[in-house]
Amino acid sequence: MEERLRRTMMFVPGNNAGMVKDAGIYGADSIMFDLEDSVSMSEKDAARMLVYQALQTQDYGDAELVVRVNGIDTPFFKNDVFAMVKAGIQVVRLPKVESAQMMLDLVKVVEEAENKFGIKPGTTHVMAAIESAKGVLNAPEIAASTDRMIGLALSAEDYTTDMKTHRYPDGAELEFARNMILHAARAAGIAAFDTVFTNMNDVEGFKRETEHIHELGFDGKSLVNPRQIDWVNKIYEPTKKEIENALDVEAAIEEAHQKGSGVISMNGQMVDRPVVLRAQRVIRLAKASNLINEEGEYIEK
Ligand SMILES: CC(C)(COP(=O)(O)OP(=O)(O)OC[C@H]1O[C@@H](n2cnc3c(N)ncnc32)[C@H](O)[C@@H]1OP(=O)(O)O)[C@@H](O)C(=O)NCCC(=O)NCCSC(=O)C[C@@](O)(CC(=O)O)C(=O)O
Ligand SMILES: [Mg+2]
Repeated sequence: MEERLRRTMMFVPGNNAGMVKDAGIYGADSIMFDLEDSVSMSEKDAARMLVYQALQTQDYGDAELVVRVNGIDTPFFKNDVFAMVKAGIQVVRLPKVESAQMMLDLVKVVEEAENKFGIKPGTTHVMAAIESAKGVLNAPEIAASTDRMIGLALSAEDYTTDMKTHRYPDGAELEFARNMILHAARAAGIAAFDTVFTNMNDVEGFKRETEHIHELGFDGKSLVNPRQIDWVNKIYEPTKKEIENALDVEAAIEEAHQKGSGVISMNGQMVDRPVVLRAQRVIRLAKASNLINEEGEYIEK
């Protein structure tokens, strides 16, 4: 199955009816309805009901639908998971994950809910938000905890609090966590999401951070505002040279396969599996940015 692009995963406060209703119009790859920290204690039940209704009635197009449920140690957790699974959510994001056992506990409740509502077992995927030192150190086990896992996310607001620091413009305080999460995710074959950037006035800071995590190899970022979507997509957009090279690689490997080989030389450069996988990702990103037409050619913008 073709890997899903997840450049942008936008938080939508679950108690904000307007935002929940319109969340699909901005073009986020994944929409993440939030029942946790953007919702006050007194609004938890109302938010759950609002998101449940929206999932039944709104058309969110091709976006992946994710919900951040309340933590496993809260009185809201089980009701959140049951309601969201019943509504057909694609991914449950568990916050403040510190161990593989927490993911297994989540999966148990997801299984119960799938059974109860007649949903095919295994349909609902899960992901973990890593928000503490303990979570970072256990990231490899968390990433490999269940077949339902689609990704790990760094949650830098809670993480920096746990580390007795705060966010700095150069991001040095996040480097260890970013690298652990990224390696844990890659080793388990799942996605890695960088953290939210909450200063809406610092556009340059947001772009600098996104360029950095793009270079590191993150699939994308958690976002708090629709304005951030295009900025991320632009940074993840491959260049003309990268796209043309990827199309050449695709054609070259096709020719090699027809000759019964898995490797070929293209302009003096060896083209083998890793080169092909990178080219395929460039082509997926280019298609998502409308830079390749139906005939598979680069479109000049
Ligand atoms: C930041 C701000 C208040 C700015 O408001 P503003 O009013 O200035 O926004 P404007 O740009 O003017 O809005 C223009 C139009 O877009 C609409 N619109 C805006 N935002 C939208 C959105 N998110 N979804 C859909 N629609 C949206 C809006 O309704 C308007 O629509 P319209 O009136 O029709 O034109 C607003 O964005 C917002 O509330 N964001 C979500 C905050 C949130 O969810 N926080 C929790 C997650 S973090 C966390 O918990 C930490 C973490 O746990 C993270 C981790 O785990 O990763 C950790 O530890 O790190
Ligand atoms: Mg948090």
